[in-house]
Amino acid sequence: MSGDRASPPADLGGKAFYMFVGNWVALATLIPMVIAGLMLSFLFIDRAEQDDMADLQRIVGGVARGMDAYLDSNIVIASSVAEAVHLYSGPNPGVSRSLPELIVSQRETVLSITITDAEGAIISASPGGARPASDLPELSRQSPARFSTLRQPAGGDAQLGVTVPIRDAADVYSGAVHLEFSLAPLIALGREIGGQDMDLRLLDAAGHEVALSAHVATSAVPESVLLADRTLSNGFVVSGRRYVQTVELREWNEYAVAACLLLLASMVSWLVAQAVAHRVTKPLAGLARDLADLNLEGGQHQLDVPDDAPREIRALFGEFNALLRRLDLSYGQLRESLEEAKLLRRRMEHVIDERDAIISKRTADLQSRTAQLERANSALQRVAMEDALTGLANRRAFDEFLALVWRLSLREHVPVSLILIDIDCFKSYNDHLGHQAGDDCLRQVAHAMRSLAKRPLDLVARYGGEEFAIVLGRTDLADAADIAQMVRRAVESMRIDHAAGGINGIVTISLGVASMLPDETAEADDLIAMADNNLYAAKDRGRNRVEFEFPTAPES
Ligand SMILES: Nc1nc2c(ncn2[C@@H]2O[C@H](COP(=O)(O)OP(=O)(O)OP(=O)(O)O)[C@@H](O)[C@H]2O)c(=O)[nH]1
Repeated sequence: MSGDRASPPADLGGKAFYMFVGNWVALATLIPMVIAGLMLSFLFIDRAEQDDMADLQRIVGGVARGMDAYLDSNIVIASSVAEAVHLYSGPNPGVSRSLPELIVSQRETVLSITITDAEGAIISASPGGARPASDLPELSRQSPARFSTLRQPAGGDAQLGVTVPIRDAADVYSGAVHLEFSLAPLIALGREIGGQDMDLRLLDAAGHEVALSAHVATSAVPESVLLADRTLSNGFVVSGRRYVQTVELREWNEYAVAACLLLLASMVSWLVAQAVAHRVTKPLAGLARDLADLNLEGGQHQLDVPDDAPREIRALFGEFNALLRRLDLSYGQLRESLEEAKLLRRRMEHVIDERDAIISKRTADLQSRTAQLERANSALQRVAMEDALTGLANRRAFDEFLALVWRLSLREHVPVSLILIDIDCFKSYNDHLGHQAGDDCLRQVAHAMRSLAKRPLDLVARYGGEEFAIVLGRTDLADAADIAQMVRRAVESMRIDHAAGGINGIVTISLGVASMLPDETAEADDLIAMADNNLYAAKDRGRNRVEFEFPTAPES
């Protein structure tokens, strides 16, 4: 293992990785915060609506109770006047005339009082409050009291009228008391209680509006209206309306507050992200550095686990340390294996050197033996193909050479010639001079012949006993006859003594020559037979001569 150190990966522990972790953590914290904020705001808005409605109902209920009491108090006043009229109509009729003025002057909310008889004629009325009898409501004899909505004075406060019957001692209807009272106190109370975003209305039993404490209805366009009604015991209805401008953010400063809160949440999430990213990336960067600086040749390895790192990072360090221990173990085994391999290699090289020496020696031996064998083989071949006595080709070599030249001549369409030679009267030579001398004679004749036939396709052979043969490839009959004559003269010119019976007292030879143009119908044996016939002809015709026969032209 080399000691090369890799540079730590740029992405791990680098600024980009830090930003990557930070951004994602920031996003992961900001999104839940925004969602939680939205959910809370919806919750609060819903709660605010519920609170507004509860307030409205409470206020409407309170006003209704006040209105009930106020209406009852006016009925009581009117009933008291009717009682007084009934009591004093006989002994002191002046009471009926002075009572309306007295009560109006005493009660601020009572605007006027009118007393009528059983026919509806006015008996008395408070100053300025008397109304024509046609304006007063009809009152049945059974009705204890009746409220009436009277014509509103222009620009004046809203007001109501209540009519109470007057009964005599026999409980007979004898007239009525009409009392008109102002609703201004209640309107002021409604405005005070309802505040700026609420108005309260008083409706009669037919649903007609009697009074209104309006603040907002005419000035702003509400986005939503909350309604609450309460019916009074005498048929009137108190109706409250609450105007809600928006259900969410209503003022620009609320937007600013929301923006600030969002900014604050972003900053908090950014800070959290930075802290998390720092906690995650710092130990990772350290891990990357430690791994890059790691030198496996150094033996035991152990990464320092940062104490302040998150549990997962410490677990990662632990896994790396376990991996390093396994790596160290494997590396040690690898080193041992490498040493063993080196040792083995040295042994192998030694063995190989020894084997190479043996092989070289054996190769040299083999080459030497091969050379010996080749030499022996060529000697054997020579023995197999040579005649031991004369050194010429033997009969076997003659047969193979003639067959070869025959095939060649057949393919090339060239003639092949053969000369058969026999030493004349050699029996008597042997008989008189001995067999050894005969062998010498044979060697001399062979030598004379060998020197005359040396072309590549020429072969001089000992044909058998004292007979010789000369094969002449690519040679026609005329040239073969000339060569035969030269051979004959060469033997003759050696003048080997043969006084016992040779021709002219010397050794001579007889030669038979034949030549053929090989074709599919002829064989080499035909050539031999033809040469043999001519040899016998030379013997018959006196020896020491050459015989050959030109082929006669076919008769036409
Ligand atoms: N010294 C010796 N003599 C041989 C050898 N081979 C054959 N001869 C002898 O050669 C003689 C051949 O004689 P023949 O064939 O009878 O005839 P010739 O006496 O030569 O008479 P023509 O051929 O008719 O002239 C024999 O006596 C053989 O013994 C040999 O290798 N060495």
